Amino acid sequence: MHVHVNAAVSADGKLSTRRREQVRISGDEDFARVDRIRAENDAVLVGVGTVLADDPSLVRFDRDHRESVGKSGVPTRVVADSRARTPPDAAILAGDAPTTLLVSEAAPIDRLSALREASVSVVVAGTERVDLPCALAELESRGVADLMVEGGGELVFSLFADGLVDALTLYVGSLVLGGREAPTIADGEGFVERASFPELSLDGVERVDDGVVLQWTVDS
Ligand SMILES: NC(=O)C1=CN([C@@H]2O[C@H](COP(=O)(O)OP(=O)(O)OC[C@H]3O[C@@H](n4cnc5c(N)ncnc54)[C@H](OP(=O)(O)O)[C@@H]3O)[C@@H](O)[C@H]2O)C=CC1
Ligand SMILES: Nc1nc(O)c(N)c(N[C@@H]2O[C@H](COP(=O)(O)O)[C@@H](O)[C@H]2O)n1
Repeated sequence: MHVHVNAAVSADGKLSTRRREQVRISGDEDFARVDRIRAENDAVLVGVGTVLADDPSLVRFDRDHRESVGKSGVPTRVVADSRARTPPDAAILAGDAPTTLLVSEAAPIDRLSALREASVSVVVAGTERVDLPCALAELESRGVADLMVEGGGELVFSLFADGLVDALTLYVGSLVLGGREAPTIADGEGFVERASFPELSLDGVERVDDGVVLQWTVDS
């Protein structure tokens, strides 16, 4: 499976403010670029923190671009949600696009039953928290060869820690959000030892809207 993380950060590296409300960092041209990346992928993954903060629908993608890259259907929406906290009325569960929840064995049965009634597919991986290597292997067995990840910082840190990220693209917008509690692209515990820092190779730098798109491949 190829895993591509894409996000928008402020000039000081924040995904949002300390209030963790959705902030529009990208401009129109960058959102069009995001729609093309969605079109290139079989599924789009977010953490439940992003679902609770942003209530994303993740249905928009560039249909012409999808056809041109030879993909059919629509990208599946995926949430890493150990305890099935996704609200039943969340936008990510609405509409025709399929949604898969990655949960752990700690997810309450009644919440899973309610979500399954809403036609959500469920992957159980891990005891307390979603075991990402296991969950992504199951997604792959269900036909997800190309996975886009749209955040947030807790989930992306875990994906890096598990060595699961192949490519990282960031739109860096021309604004400063500040705040030591504000989320960044890789939060979690953080890496400490040099040997554990994921190393990246810079593949591209492009001015887009009033910001810059940086593209990296993750060194193996
Ligand atoms: N500017 C941008 O491009 C974007 C900005 N954002 C912003 O980011 C913020 C949300 O980010 P954040 O709070 O970090 O939330 P995340 O979206 O990263 O979700 C984190 C949650 O995912 C669940 N999870 C399940 N399995 C794992 C695992 N193995 N490792 C880590 N987490 C796991 C955890 O909840 P549990 O234990 O219950 O499973 C965890 O609390 C919001 O402010 C949002 O607006 C988000 C996306 C893009
Ligand atoms: N690329 C990008 N730029 C921004 O400025 C953003 N705030 C985000 N946020 C992500 O987009 C999701 C919302 O998508 P839909 O409106 O549902 O299509 C949001 O949940 C973040 O993952 N992204």
